[in-house]
Amino acid sequence: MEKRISLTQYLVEQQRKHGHIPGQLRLLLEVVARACKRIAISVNKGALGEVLGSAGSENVQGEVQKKLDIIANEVLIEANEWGGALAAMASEEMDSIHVVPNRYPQGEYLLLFDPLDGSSNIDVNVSIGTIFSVLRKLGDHESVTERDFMQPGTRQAAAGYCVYGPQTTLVLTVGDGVAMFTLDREQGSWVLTAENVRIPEDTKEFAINMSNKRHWDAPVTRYIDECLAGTEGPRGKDFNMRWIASMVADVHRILSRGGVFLYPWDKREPDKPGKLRLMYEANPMAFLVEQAGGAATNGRERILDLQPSKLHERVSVVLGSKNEVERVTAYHHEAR
Ligand SMILES: O=P(O)(O)OC[C@H]1O[C@](O)(COP(=O)(O)O)[C@@H](O)[C@@H]1O
Ligand SMILES: [Mg+2]
Ligand SMILES: [Mg+2]
Repeated sequence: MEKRISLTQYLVEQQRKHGHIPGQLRLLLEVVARACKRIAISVNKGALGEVLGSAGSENVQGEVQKKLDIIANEVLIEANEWGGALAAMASEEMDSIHVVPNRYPQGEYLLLFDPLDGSSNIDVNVSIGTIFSVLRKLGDHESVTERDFMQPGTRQAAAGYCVYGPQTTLVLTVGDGVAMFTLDREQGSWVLTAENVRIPEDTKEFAINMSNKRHWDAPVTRYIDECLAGTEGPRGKDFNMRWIASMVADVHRILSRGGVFLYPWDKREPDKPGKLRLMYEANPMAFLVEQAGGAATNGRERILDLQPSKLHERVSVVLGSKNEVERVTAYHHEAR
């Protein structure tokens, strides 16, 4: 039988090779992975547990919270606050940051997460996930504030997601490529199942919510119309379309077989730069996608270079196969 490599073995080995995973970061990633295992157990309970349906509350962004949004958020906070690796956390489901209480040891990292991505898919048994991003607390001041989180995505020490689908898969980068771990449900352990993940530079598959077509900006319409024109159009090839409506699952497909994902700005809410969140969704996914040889922009600029100005900041997202992302970005520049 082939030797199975666990998450811990992988992290220790990577530290030996590249030196990017000091002890505190390894501990933090292991704790996040353990929390994802607990969230997976709740997800798998479905109608047998008190996990489906609405919680009857709204988050700071005015979105209705599902029971699992709240459960996943609590699991992540509880698992991480006493571990000693963190100074503070921020979540899509919390109004402001959660500073590690001073009864626990303080660490040097900041953790950001979308505890449950794809909330609209929970009740219909379609893949959902958890997305996370890790920053370093800069400076040696003691009290952490929201300002400490205002770092561009290039500063991420690690990022990843866990997809709760037919398989439970944890996908991780610490800046040395992308690795995937599959949860062995019988053993309760994460097993390395893919290393040095690469996204093909070209693709014939796009992901966008087509129902918003009439609200798009001209460069997005141009790009999608050209894809839809297929072999008779300027691209000279037929495209396929997928839209799962869980960013985690759509990005997982792109990391697995290529493709391009777009959630662009649109005219429904013209004052918002986009629907997706920069700190909890776009930055970690952009880091993973770039580490796998893909690209990620907001249509004009590289996502990882964007300087955030607030915790719950929104952004347009175009990510995936490099040549397609470059094409969409070029169309935006040409339209200027
Ligand atoms: O219904 P839409 O607008 O297509 O939304 C799908 C998008 O919304 C999201 O579900 C937002 O995530 P949350 O469930 O964390 O709010 C993304 O995962 C996904 O890409
Ligand atoms: Mg989300
Ligand atoms: Mg969410």
